[in-house]
Amino acid sequence: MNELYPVFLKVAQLDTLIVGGGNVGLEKLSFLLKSSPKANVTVLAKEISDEIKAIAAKTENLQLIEAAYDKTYLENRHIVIGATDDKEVNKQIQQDAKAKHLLVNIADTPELCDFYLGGIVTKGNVKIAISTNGKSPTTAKRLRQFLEEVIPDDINEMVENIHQYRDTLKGDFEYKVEALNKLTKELLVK
Ligand SMILES: C[C@@]1(CC(=O)O)c2cc3[nH]c(cc4nc(cc5[nH]c(cc(n2)[C@H]1CCC(=O)O)[C@@](C)(CC(=O)O)[C@@H]5CCC(=O)O)C(CC(=O)O)=C4CCC(=O)O)c(CCC(=O)O)c3CC(=O)O
Ligand SMILES: NC(=O)C1=CN([C@@H]2O[C@H](COP(=O)(O)OP(=O)(O)OC[C@H]3O[C@@H](n4cnc5c(N)ncnc54)[C@H](O)[C@@H]3O)[C@@H](O)[C@H]2O)C=CC1
Repeated sequence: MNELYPVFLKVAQLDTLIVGGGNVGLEKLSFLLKSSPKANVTVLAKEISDEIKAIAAKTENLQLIEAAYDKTYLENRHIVIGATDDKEVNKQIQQDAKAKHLLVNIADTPELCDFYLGGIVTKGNVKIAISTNGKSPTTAKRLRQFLEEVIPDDINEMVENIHQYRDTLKGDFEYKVEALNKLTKELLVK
């Protein structure tokens, strides 16, 4: 059984530090910014790749620090992602983050993670996060691609319409719940 609890973070109002500016750092950064373009992110690495520098040049909310990891860089962060190619450094990041009660993900090292990054499907306001409990990221990716195909693009229109209808409903909470359930009942029948 997958016992992970999914949440949807407002990363624009949190401070995220990614340590490591190579391939894996780039992958984590790209997925984060793809889903949340305004995410407040700092990349810290001894050497930062040209690809990440190019993203930083057009992303105001992305800061770069070209330096070796030190725990002082954990000050004022909420979330830390470790993605260096040095296992000892990654372990140190995890220990320092735990000592400060920060949420930490060490890329590709499930046993050192407080949370996993998931596959993400976005259709307007609708967002679905996918996890295989860390067992098969490739399956998470394939499921993401499958759901992107089969979920209709106009699902967002439906969400917007129901949102507008919800705003017109007068009455107490119970009445609204009933009206919205009645309206959407048929959606599952097919
Ligand atoms: C536990 C987790 C921790 C974390 O990193 O958060 C983790 C761990 C590991 N990843 C590994 C490798 C790969 N990761 C991907 C891809 C993704 N990995 C992602 C998440 C997660 N990866 C978390 C679990 C998520 C869950 O619960 O399912 C996704 C969903 C999101 C994201 O990265 O943002 C993103 C797809 C996004 C998309 O496309 O939608 C591919 C596929 C590819 O790139 O084509 C490969 C190569 C093929 C393979 O190995 O499967 C390895 C082996 C490393 C080695 O061999 O050394 C480990 C370590 C291990 O499994 O032990
Ligand atoms: N590239 C890939 O697709 C995969 C990589 N991995 C593993 O993930 C890890 C990272 O891989 P890559 O990103 O490809 O490596 P990379 O060599 O492209 O990047 C490593 C980054 O870590 C930084 N770094 C190293 N020591 C540091 C320190 N003390 N302080 C700050 N920054 C430091 C480097 O400056 C660089 O930016 C490796 O352990 C690799 O084995 C695992 C699966 C796939």
